[in-house]
Amino acid sequence: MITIRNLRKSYGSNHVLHGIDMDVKAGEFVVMLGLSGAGKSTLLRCMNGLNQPDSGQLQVGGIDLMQKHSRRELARHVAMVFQHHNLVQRLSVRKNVLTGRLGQVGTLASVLQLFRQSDIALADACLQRVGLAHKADERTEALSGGQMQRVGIARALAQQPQVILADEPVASLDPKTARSVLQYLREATRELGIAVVCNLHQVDYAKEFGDRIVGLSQGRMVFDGAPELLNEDALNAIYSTDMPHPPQAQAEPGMVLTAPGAWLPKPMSAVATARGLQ
Ligand SMILES: Nc1ncnc2c1ncn2[C@@H]1O[C@H](COP(=O)(O)OP(=O)(O)OP(=O)(O)O)[C@@H](O)[C@H]1O
Repeated sequence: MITIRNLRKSYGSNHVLHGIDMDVKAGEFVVMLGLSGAGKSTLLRCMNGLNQPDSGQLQVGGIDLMQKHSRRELARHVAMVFQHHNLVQRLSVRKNVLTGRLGQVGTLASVLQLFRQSDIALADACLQRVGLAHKADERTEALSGGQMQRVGIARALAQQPQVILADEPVASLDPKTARSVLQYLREATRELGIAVVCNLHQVDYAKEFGDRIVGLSQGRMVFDGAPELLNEDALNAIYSTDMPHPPQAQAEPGMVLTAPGAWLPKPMSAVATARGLQ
């Protein structure tokens, strides 16, 4: 679903991504961790077509983002869940979810917001998935923050995407609500076989909800493995504020990352995840 090779991105002289390699499969829930400024949002924005990488390879949902592509085409494959959900407060909950269909209907229907009965049924099914079918006709502004974020997830699901990218989707929620939102996101994407990359700042949630954790530090991947492999050394590597990491060797499938830049053949006993710290 997502293939990234040697991806680099700078803002002027600020080199933010230093050659990222990553693959994400259908149905996989990948949590990305890292200090503020590590490059997580930049990487997500590259995957969403909002940032143009400088070099490397980047394919998301079958679209080659290094080549010219239309936003409309991308919206058919990739959906985004935002920290502040970006809902239209005065619209009903259902209408907000239906905006997820705008990329799939014709231009005129999109301008006039004319939706087919099948789109309305899909929006209601997506609301059902996040436990909010009973709120479909309510004005969005009447919902709680957690409910709004679940509407944001329903809107993303209504796009019927192959990939969902979530940038700190629970940053402004209390722990109980945050867990429930992540639970809904994980269940829905698992059942529908959607690949998810989710930026989080909470290590606990990453371990609880991630199928796999990717750690970025200063624009380099310093950890890629199963949640149970995220030990103290790994956390130190991810959250280190030391001098820049040395250039890394490229990762190969079946290798484990034992320290920043050190990929070794994976022992047979290793947890059956592609890569991880031992
Ligand atoms: N549009 C931009 N223009 C210039 N520099 C940018 C832009 N967006 C991000 N940066 C810089 O890129 C670096 C990485 O930022 P990014 O937002 O990707 O980090 P992050 O890991 O997502 O941080 P956070 O967890 O705080 O969101 C920072 O040095 C930031 O200042």
